[in-house]
Amino acid sequence: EKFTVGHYLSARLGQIGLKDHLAVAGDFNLVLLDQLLEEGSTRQIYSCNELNCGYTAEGYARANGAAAMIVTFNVGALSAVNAIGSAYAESLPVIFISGGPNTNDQGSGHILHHTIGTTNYGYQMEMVSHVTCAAEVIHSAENAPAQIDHAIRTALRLRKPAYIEIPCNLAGAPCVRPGPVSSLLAEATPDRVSLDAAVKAAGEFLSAREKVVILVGSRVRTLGSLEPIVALAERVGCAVTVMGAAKSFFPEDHPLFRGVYWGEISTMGAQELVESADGVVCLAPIFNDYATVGWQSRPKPEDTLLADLNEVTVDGRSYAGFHLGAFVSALAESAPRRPATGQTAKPAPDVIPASKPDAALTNDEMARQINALVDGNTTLTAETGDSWFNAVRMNLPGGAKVESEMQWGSIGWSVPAALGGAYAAPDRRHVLMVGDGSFQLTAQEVAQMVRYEVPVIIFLVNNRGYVIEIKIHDGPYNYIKNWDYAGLIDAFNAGEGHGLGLHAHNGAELAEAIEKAKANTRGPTLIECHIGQTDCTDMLVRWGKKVAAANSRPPAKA
Ligand SMILES: Cc1ncc(Cn2nnc(CCOP(=O)(O)OP(=O)(O)O)c2C)c(N)n1
Repeated sequence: EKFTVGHYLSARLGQIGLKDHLAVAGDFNLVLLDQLLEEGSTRQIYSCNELNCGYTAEGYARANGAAAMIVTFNVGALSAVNAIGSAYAESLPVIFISGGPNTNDQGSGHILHHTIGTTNYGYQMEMVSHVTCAAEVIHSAENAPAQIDHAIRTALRLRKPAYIEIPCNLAGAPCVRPGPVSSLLAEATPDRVSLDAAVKAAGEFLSAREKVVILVGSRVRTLGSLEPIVALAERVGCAVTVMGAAKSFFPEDHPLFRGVYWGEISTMGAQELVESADGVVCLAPIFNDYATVGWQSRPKPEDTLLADLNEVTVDGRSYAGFHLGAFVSALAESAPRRPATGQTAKPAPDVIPASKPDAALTNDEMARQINALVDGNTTLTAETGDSWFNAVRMNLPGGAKVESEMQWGSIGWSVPAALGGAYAAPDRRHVLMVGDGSFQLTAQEVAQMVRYEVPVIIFLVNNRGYVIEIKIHDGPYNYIKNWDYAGLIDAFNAGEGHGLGLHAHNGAELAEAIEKAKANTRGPTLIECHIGQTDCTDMLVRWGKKVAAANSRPPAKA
């Protein structure tokens, strides 16, 4: 039977390992959606809006390695760009697909609906080219395979989103069938000369240092597995710390784990360890203003080996032409042993004491009970806000995963992202920690959790406002209209769903709500945690002051 451009795309998405793709319908993409349904390699899942569709794809890519989403031209795609920015910033290969105008209209002088009313429709591709690593507008069925393959291959290799625009009258056009997927999946072959030189230089760096520490950064996510990092750590035998954005990117039950390094809000003594080391092996970090606590804290460059995604810089020389994974694996084979010289035994992590069950619920009690819920099969999604710090200070069992978005930090991301992670990894427990402020941006995606019966356990932190912003810089703009967040679930159930909405005003109610959430396997459970507006982590208070100071630096003297 007829094989089409849309079938080609659909087959490729299945070949690269997607089980699902996300979509919001629009008249520029309906025929394309039909092709994906007909070819059937992946399940078609719908979102309430295109921003949430993009965030869902971003979350899916975290759990599955890659994701794909399909939206309509302009009115759909331009909403999704924020989420594609997140995928770019967080190094996630989301295949961002948009339906496009009929090929007969481009150049015809026709004005089309859903556009800004000009006769050149090329501006969407130009806009998204800034937040993607490849952007292809399909102009003919003959050239479609090469363009689709190029976009997907580039996204997978660079771990960045890529864009494909398919005109509405080409989606169903006859097309050749795809060849083996290996041409899309293969890593570029590493430049052995550079790789060997980098590994040799790294060995010399390590041999010459007395106190070595590994600092794991957030872009090690692109390795797809923690194994290479654990192997390197065990070979060298030194202490391992992680950055806040890399929480859970090294098993915390490992004997070499020594906490989160985040300047003065570090945990387990990691600040002293990193800042007194004379050799810090940094793995794909992002030393942005938030990570360095307002430019206060980062390892001294002269004592740093910086291993980034496609480049290693050590002892004043840079090496390129190989991916981080190749370097870490090669170094794990040959690195000299540098045991944790003079480093104390693994300190006992801080533990939050339990509140009295009938005492008014506190942030600490909430964090304590959530920590107890997180097991080795749990993915905890932590939204921008005090939820970051509640997640960072948790003590994680091996196998637990934390997903955060500390580079892009677009509030609302976490609700669809947690859902995306749950679509991709249905055999894991999915827990979401989100503040009331962020939740108001993407709340309706909880309805899709009801629709698809996805049992995400949502801790809605109702502290009556934008507390992270209040701690950075307060003003009337940080206060919001309160909602009955738990009550929303009845609206989303509409008499047939299995969502559950519960309130928790004290530790006993929270414990009871968590038991009910664990038992609710056919829908989301939203637990509205009522805590005081000034009740937040000490980490946020200290960090917020320093970040505010950095934001208010006067302009440099001309
Ligand atoms: C899309 C987007 N718009 C605005 C911001 C700035 N922002 N960052 N955090 C916030 C408030 C977060 O408030 P909540 O979610 O309630 O979190 P907490 O109260 O800190 O637990 C804002 C308004 C942002 N980070 N992303």
